[in-house]
Parts: sequence; C-alpha cells; structure tokens
Amino acid sequence: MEDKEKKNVQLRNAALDYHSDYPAGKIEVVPSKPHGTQRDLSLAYSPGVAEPCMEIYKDAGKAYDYTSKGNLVAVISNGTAVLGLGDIGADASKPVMEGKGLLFKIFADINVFDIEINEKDPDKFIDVVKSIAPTFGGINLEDIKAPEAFYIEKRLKEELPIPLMHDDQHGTAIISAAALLNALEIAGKKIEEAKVVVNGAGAAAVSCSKLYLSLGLKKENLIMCDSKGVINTKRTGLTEEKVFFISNTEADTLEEVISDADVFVGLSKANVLTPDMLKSMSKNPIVFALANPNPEIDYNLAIKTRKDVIMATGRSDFPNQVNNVLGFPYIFRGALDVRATGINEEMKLAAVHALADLSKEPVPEMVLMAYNLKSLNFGKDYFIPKPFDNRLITRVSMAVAKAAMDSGVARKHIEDWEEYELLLLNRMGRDEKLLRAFQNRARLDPKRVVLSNAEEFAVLKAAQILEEEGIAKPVLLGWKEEIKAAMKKYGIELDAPIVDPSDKSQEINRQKYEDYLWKKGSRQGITKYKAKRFVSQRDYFGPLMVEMGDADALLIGYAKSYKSTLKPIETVVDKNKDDQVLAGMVMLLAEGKTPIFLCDTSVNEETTAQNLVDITRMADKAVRSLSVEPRIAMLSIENFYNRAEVSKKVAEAVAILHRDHPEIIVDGEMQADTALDPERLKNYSFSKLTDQPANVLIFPDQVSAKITYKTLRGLKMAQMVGPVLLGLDKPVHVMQMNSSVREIVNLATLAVIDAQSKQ
Ligand SMILES: NC(=O)C1=CN([C@@H]2O[C@H](COP(=O)(O)OP(=O)(O)OC[C@H]3O[C@@H](n4cnc5c(N)ncnc54)[C@H](OP(=O)(O)O)[C@@H]3O)[C@@H](O)[C@H]2O)C=CC1
Ligand SMILES: CC(=O)C(=O)O
Ligand SMILES: [Mg+2]
Repeated sequence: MEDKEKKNVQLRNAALDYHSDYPAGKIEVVPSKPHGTQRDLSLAYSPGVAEPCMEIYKDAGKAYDYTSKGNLVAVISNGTAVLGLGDIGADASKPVMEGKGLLFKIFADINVFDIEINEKDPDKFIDVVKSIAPTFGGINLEDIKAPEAFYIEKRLKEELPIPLMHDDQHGTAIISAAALLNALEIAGKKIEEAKVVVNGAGAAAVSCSKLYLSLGLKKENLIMCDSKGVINTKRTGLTEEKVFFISNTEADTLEEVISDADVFVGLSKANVLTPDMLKSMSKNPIVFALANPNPEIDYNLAIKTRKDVIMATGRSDFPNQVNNVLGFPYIFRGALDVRATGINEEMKLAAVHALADLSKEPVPEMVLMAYNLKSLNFGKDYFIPKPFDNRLITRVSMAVAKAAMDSGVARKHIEDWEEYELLLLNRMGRDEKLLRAFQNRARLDPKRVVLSNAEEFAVLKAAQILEEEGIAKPVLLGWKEEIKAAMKKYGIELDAPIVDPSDKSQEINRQKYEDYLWKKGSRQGITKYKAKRFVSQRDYFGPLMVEMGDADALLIGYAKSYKSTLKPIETVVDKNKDDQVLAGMVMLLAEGKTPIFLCDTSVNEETTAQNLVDITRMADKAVRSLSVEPRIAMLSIENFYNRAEVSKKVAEAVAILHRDHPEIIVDGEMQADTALDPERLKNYSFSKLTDQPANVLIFPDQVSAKITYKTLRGLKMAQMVGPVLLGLDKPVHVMQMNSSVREIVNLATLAVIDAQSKQ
C-alpha cells in the first residue's frame, strides 16, 4: 500500500474509532444546577419550576434569565450540501453537526443542540425551524445547498428576532475575506485591481464573492464558475444569485479564465484546479482551495508547482486553514452576549477586520506550544490566525458585540469592556487545551524520561503513550524479567530500553555511580560499602542516571511513600543554586476554570516565613515557565488580620516578598475562598491581587496543602498534574502512590519541558 493510501486508511479507522468510542458521538447534555436532594428537585422541577414558567409567560424576554436559552444555539441542517460530500441526507449529516456543537463549546463555551431535519422543501423546512426557534438564543444553519439556502436564510432572518446565520455562506465569507486582505498584502497587490476567479457558485461562493465586492473588489474583475463552467452571458436558466455574477466574457472554462488571474477561490469540489492552470496564474498567485475534506488542489502539489504560491486550504493539517471554525463560535458569542436581534453586515465586517488584524500581531507562546512551532510570523505561511489561538474569543467576540451595539441591533449593552473581556477569558480556562499545549511543547524535543516501577501496568501504559505520542523517550527502570512479564501479561508493545540496576549489563554504570555517590554522600553517612549496596537499588540508580547525564528526567515513587523516595533524591541530585528549599507543586485543572497551582504539597512539614518566601519565588518561576502569568495568594485562616500564629508567619513572608520581590504579584495572608473569588477580593482593594483571583496558592505548610489537594483528587473535581518537585537542578519527580496512567503521562510531559529548558 502506498504511504498516502496507508495514511488514509489509518485516518479512516481512527476517525471511526473516535466516534464510536463509548459514549458514541461527540456531545452530551450536562445539568448545570445542583440536583442531589429532594429540595433541589422541587426547585428544578415541580412544584418550583412553575414559577419561572409564569414569569416567562408574562414576559417572554425573561426566558434569558430563567433558562439556558441565552447560551444555546441550534445547529440545523437538512444534509443537502454536507462539506464537499454533497446531498448525503439529514441522518448522515449528524456527525458534522455534532462536530460543530463540539467546536462551539470548546472555543466559545456555547451549548448546542444539533438538529437534523429530514425536509428538502424550503417552505416546510422554514416552518420546522420557526416552530422550534423559541428554544434557542441563536440559530446556525449548516450545509444546506444553494439556491435553497439563500431563500431559507433570507426568510428566517426576516421572521426570527435572534442571531441567525447560514455559516457556509457568511462564516466562510468572513474568514476568507480576512485571509484575502492579508494574502493580497503579502503578494503586494490591491483588492481594487486584483483579478479573482471564484470556482463554485453555491452558498459559500456567492456569499464570499459579495463580501469581497463590499471590501473593494471590482465586479468586472470577478469571474465565477459553477459545475458547467464560467457564468457568462451565453448561459441560460441561471438562478437569481448566479445572474448577479454573469461576466462579460466569451471564455467558458476555468482553464481559460484562470490564466493571469491573481486569486483563485475554490468553494466547489476536490481536485479541479490542475497544476497547469496554477502555472498560468499571475505572479505570487493566491490560491484558496477551500473544498472539504479535499481541496481543489492538494496543498503539497500546489507548493511544488509554484514556489511563489500563497496558499490556504480548509484543512487543519496545512498552514493557513481558512475554515469557518475561526468565526462562528466567536460571532455567535458576541451576538448572544448583547442579545442581538440578528447578525448584520456591520457585525460581519467587524469580524473580518478583527481576524485580519490579529494575524499581524506577535503570536503568544501558548499558541506556538499548541502547534509545535518555534515561531510564527505574518507572511506566506501565516496570514490567518490558528484555530487554537486563545485570543480569538476576545478579539472577534468583542468586535462583533461592539458592532451590534453601534449598529443598533443589541438588546443588551455592555458597559464595562474590561469586565467583559475577563468574562470571556474565564469561559476558556479549559484543562485539555493547556495539556495539549504542554504535550506539543514536549514533542518538539522529546527527552529521555526514566520511569521507575516499570513493571506496574499504569507505568507501562504511560510509557507506551509517551512513546507513541512522541512526548518522551521512555526508559524503563526495574527488574528486567518482571517488566518483560508485565509487558506480556498486559499486551503492551514498547521499544523503550529496560534498565535493570542489578543486571550484569549495568556493571560499568554501577561502578561509575558508586564512586560518585560515595564522594558526594561521604559527609551524609554514605560509606563505600553503603554506596556499593545502594547503586543496585532503583531508588538511587534512577536519580544517579539523571544526575550523571545518562537520562534527562526521572519519575519515581509509584509504590512507595513520598518521604522514603525523596531521601535518595536529596542525597544524589544537586539543588538548584538559587533555591534554598525543595517543594512540591500540583497543578489543578478543573473543567471551565483557569489552572490553579498549589504549593508546597509534598516536602516541608514545618515552615518559617523565609521558607515561604523561598517557596513562593520557586512557584512564581515554575508557573511562569509554563507560560502562565502567576497571581499568588499566601493562604492562612484569616484575611489580612494576623491574630493566629500561622497568619503572623504568612504575613511576615508577604512583607518580605513585597520588600525584596516587588515584581511578584503576591498578597496575603488570606483564606482560599477569598483568593479565588473576585467578588470577595473587592473587599480588600489595597491587595495586590485587586479584583482578579489568584492562580497560585501557597499554603502555610505541606500538611494543609496535601490535605487540600488529596481531598480535591478524591472528589474527582479536577485533574491533577504533579506534584512537580521544585528546587532541584534536574527534573526528578516523585509520583503519587498509585498514580493513574493519565497522571503519569502529564507529569512526564512537564518533566520533558523542564528538561528542555535545562539543556
Ligand atoms: N473552508 C470552509 O470554511 C468552507 C468550505 N466549504 C466548501 O465549499 C464547497 C461548497 O459548499 P457549499 O457552497 O455549501 O455547497 P453548495 O452545494 O451550495 O455549492 C456547491 C457549488 O459547487 C459547484 N461545483 C460543483 N462541482 C464543480 C466543479 N467541478 N467546478 C466548479 N463548480 C463546481 C456547484 O455548481 P452548480 O451550481 O452548477 O451545482 C455549486 O455551485 C464544499 O466543498 C464545502 O466543503 C463550504 C463552507 C465553508
Ligand atoms: C467547513 C464547512 O462548513 C464546510 O466545509 O461545509
Ligand atoms: Mg459547512
């Protein structure tokens, strides 16, 4: 099988598995209110529910206050133009509509019901949509074929007072227009002079073309083709929309009109632009091959054909993905937040310019991390933002909301834009996004991570994932026979090397490590005899591998207490020269929240004020190295009222930090609920945290930190990453006893990032 064909088969299998994995499909409904008690049920349902019903009966607008309507969008299709697959029907369109629901949720925190309507008659379809409209705050029409799509959207827009948009028309138009403005700038051409060929005359093509005209493209410079060829004066029986685009040309084929064109926009079907056609285009040709899933010309073929081509596709696996995913989540977010009565031209243009402008700004580290990239600069390979750019939600949604207000379609006004921006950012503090960014960063330069207790299933499985995903190069530490037996038992295949400290093959290393350990530990009671004995134990062998450069990082302690695992590490591994103490830090990732870091979760049972200062400095540095801006709260049992001994100690640490490290955003002493609640923080306006919650919590001692994170772990309220051991010169981390596979993978990922920064 050819490589490409093999890849296609792999993709097909992976996609089918992804969708059929339990629970089948991609979205589910989750209750948003407490529902555990009799009282909860009497409020959620009968009798209590009658109260909001009657309020809405008296004033329909109250539905936004008492139901989920204001954040609920319907993604509706009849399956007549599903991607570039054509009319595959309502049933078969459901995966796309669910996919859209997923994207709405992850990129803009909007809930979606996907609705597939088995009705091709436009009037009947309109009736169905109108009758279900009261449920929703907005409606996204999707994959409905032209020309019906135009009529359906026009009528529904006129007849429904909510944001409604056929995304294949306007979403595509907005994104491609932003990309076009930037691509023309890169090509050194003006939109007023550009010759543009649009291939396709359906929902997407017509709407895109109209938007390009409103941005300055001359109608005489635009030529449109449909499945029968060029739409020119010779054509008869054209729809109203196509008539508008009739060109005064004798040419009948794409091949003829593409010659000397500056821009090709494909919104048709796969592989219709040939290399010869591309060769005939003008200098620095702009090719937007946007058909999904396969473009009008393969990306690599286009690049091979013309070195000067400025290229975009609708796919995520090539640079410049012009796909409506960059628009619809944020356009609806902005429109819903001001309860707009519709989505008008002003809002669309605001989105175009927000997207075009954002592409020219420096790209933040988090975005680079998400895409495995070292840098990304405005130019041929980057002229439209990446879908995982977390600035999109603020830039596009705010621009759209503002345009809705300025153009008079907003029913609710935003007064405080900073507050709104914060609200949008808080919606997006999603755990998976951050972990994905970390994993991608690790993949850039995967390091040798030694995994101790490799005979355990969780450790072996984690090693397999790390290897397969290219996050790390795992090294399995333990008894060779046991590890091999475990691999066989669990059916885990791995290429990773096995290092058995007691094996003959390690004779030379044992000797090397023994000498080192003896010299280093001679003043800590390590005699020559002890050193010899210790180096055949993995608790010493593992740290020695890292300390002596035979590995880059170590995860150890899966089946042992933290304290007994830490002792050999402290003996073997050098401390970081700037740090006075060691400390453990756990990252807490709760659904829908920004990450919270807890410290010191593992090392210092008793602390002085100076210890807390040292721990805070280390935490600040470590959090910053993960591209997160630390806002640190020093916790106690009181808020700025130091009567208890523990509060006095914390207050003293805060005073030292404010005096010696004014650059660190830190304050306290305060209680944890104050630290995490902007409303409570407002009571302490003098605090350095002002009204933004903390994301790093420094506990007064290890005991309180550990009890807290273990409680949260037990409640399964958040994903835990860590504890990461801070203060050592090398990435050596102690796993929690019986860590899950996921926890080991996450910890190893952070260890790789740390190792990368230390080389
Ligand atoms: N990247 C993105 O974000 C988006 C991409 N698209 C893609 O655009 C394409 C069209 O979608 P949409 O407008 O919704 O669908 P429609 O069914 O409304 O339109 C399809 C159009 O393609 C034309 N067409 C078919 N074959 C050819 C051909 N060989 N040469 C020229 N034109 C041809 C049809 O011509 P005729 O009128 O004669 O039937 C029709 O005008 C799809 O591939 C879709 O995936 C759509 C939306 C967003
Ligand atoms: C992206 C999209 O909406 C389409 O291809 O139809
Ligand atoms: Mg679509």
